[in-house]
Amino acid sequence: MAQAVNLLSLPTPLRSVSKVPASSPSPSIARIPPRSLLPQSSPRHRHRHHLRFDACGASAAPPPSPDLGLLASDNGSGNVPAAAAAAAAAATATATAAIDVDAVTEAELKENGFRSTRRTKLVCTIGPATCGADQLEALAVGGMNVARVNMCHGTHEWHRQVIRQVRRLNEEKGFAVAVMMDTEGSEIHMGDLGGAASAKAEDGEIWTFSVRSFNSPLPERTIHVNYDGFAEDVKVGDELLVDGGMVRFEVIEKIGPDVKCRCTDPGLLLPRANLTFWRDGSLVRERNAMLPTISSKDWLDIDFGIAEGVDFIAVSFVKSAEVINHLKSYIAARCRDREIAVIAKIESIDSLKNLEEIIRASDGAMVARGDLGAQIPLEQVPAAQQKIVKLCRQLNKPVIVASQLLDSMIEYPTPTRAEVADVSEAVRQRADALMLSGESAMGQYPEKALTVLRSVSLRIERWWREEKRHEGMELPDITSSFSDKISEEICNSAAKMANNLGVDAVFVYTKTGHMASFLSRCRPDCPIFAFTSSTSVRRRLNLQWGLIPFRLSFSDDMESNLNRTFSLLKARGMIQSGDLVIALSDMLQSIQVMHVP
Ligand SMILES: Nc1ncnc2c1ncn2[C@@H]1O[C@H](COP(=O)(O)OP(=O)(O)OP(=O)(O)O)[C@@H](O)[C@H]1O
Ligand SMILES: CC(=O)C(=O)O
Ligand SMILES: [K+]
Ligand SMILES: [Mg+2]
Repeated sequence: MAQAVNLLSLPTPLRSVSKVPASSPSPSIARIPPRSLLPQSSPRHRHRHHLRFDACGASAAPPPSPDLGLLASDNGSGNVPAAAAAAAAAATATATAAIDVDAVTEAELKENGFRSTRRTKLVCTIGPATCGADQLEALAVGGMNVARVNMCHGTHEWHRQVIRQVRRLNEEKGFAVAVMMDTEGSEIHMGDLGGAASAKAEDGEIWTFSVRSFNSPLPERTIHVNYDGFAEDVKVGDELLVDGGMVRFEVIEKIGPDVKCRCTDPGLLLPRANLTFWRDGSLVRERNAMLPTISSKDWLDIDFGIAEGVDFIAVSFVKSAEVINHLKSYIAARCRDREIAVIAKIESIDSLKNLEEIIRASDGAMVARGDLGAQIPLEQVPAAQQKIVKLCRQLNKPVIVASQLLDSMIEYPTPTRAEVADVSEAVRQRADALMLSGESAMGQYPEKALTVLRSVSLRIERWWREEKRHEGMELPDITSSFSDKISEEICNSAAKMANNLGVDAVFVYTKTGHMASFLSRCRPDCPIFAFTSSTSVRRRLNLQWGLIPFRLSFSDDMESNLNRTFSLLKARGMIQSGDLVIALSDMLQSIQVMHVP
């Protein structure tokens, strides 16, 4: 699936990417009085072809809801300074709301048109560098679609503040930034270095790894290990790898709970870094392999996540589908009114062994290359990534490529050429989303790193359009019920029609989001406007490739839905008369092709 590209031939100098001003004034909600937005005229001149499949036995349309509220999320801002200018203008509009839209999406659609909206979604890990209200807002303006909080770090109080701040941003500014909670899991890791930000291990130094708990400050060259069985499992002569080999030690002596090690590859130790040990060139998985995927601490964190209304729970070190099914029923029993999507993190040998059943059971997957690269040889990680991305696409599950995409930007304002090539490769694989880890959590340049992801994604996506590279992946049938099969076929056909006719956008009216994700799976050339009446469905859709999710209350009457949507979007200058649109609906399982009147 990966296509070769000569990065040097790309006309836009990629280096300039990081020179774009990283922060810009806040966007604000643009508001227009309700009356002026109601559809005034009948769509008489509309050029329309209408096919309808009534397998669901759609009933008569109820009267349209009076709520004309429509919210668009920030899908991808190609042009942040322009968006900021539009935001300033929008802020002066009146405050009687009928249409709410975040200024970034609005400005982007107005200025660049549908076709140039970003398709690849962006996830930012939130940490000390980005947990403030202004910093979170700058990330949302810069294109963050999902905010990730890692339960390995911080207190519930800290995470609560972050989650609430994101929710406030959505409510006040019209964004649809989803929140992903990532579990700690029970793999072996170091303690938190007694408060130090990092520690340097030099060649030949003797360090003590101990299961004892210490009061800070820690004794010199001592590291706490979180796994009680560590001192028993490890043997003299084993190799101890920090973060998959960023620093290496050799075990030279065991003294009760303390394990003395000599540093063989020097480097920087970071708080709570992952630890693996190797014997005769293989990863040792003694009793730690028996540890539960979801620890008792993880269950408390999951309860916290449910109570705080997170949109995604990412499960670390998944070994089998069973744990995913268990978590899904746990969630279903506790939140009846909304869904929380469960993302399987593929970062262990076991998860690769059971890959297909795990992905089938999950609502999405993450290629967690950090830990994956500590469990399999590094040179195998790219092939694993490609395989996972492809399988997720076939099974219609959103997939995130994570870790070290722009690692050098933790310290430096400009990425390496190799990092830019790595980001491009993930975009070319048509992964749903790219993720920042330390770059946004604790790096020096979180907004610049986000700008690089955005610019590289946009550039590769534009290159596809310039080269007319439609994506021709064979997509197997995935649905089981006949009704779902109809939706799937409609979406496959609509995507094909969209490419062949060169339409400007596909509009999909979807209650659950399913039809929107079938469309996203086809990776059509044009953006997909997904209209849903649920704010939580809207946020969840924000992880998926090519979807621009809006919240809109709509009826079963497509005629009235379309009239209303056209009026609302035209009034904001986001679409124009003459734009060619394909419209789908999952209530009617219908498909229409028309020019905007
Ligand atoms: N909430 C937080 N508080 C303090 N530091 C954080 C926080 N979240 C992340 N960090 C810092 O950012 C670095 C990268 O974060 P990230 O969550 O991506 O770690 P990771 O090791 O890639 O993920 P995982 O632990 O799931 O394998 C961490 O090593 C840590 O130093
Ligand atoms: C993101 C993550 O958990 C990893 O790369 O290991
Ligand atoms: K984690
Ligand atoms: Mg990990």
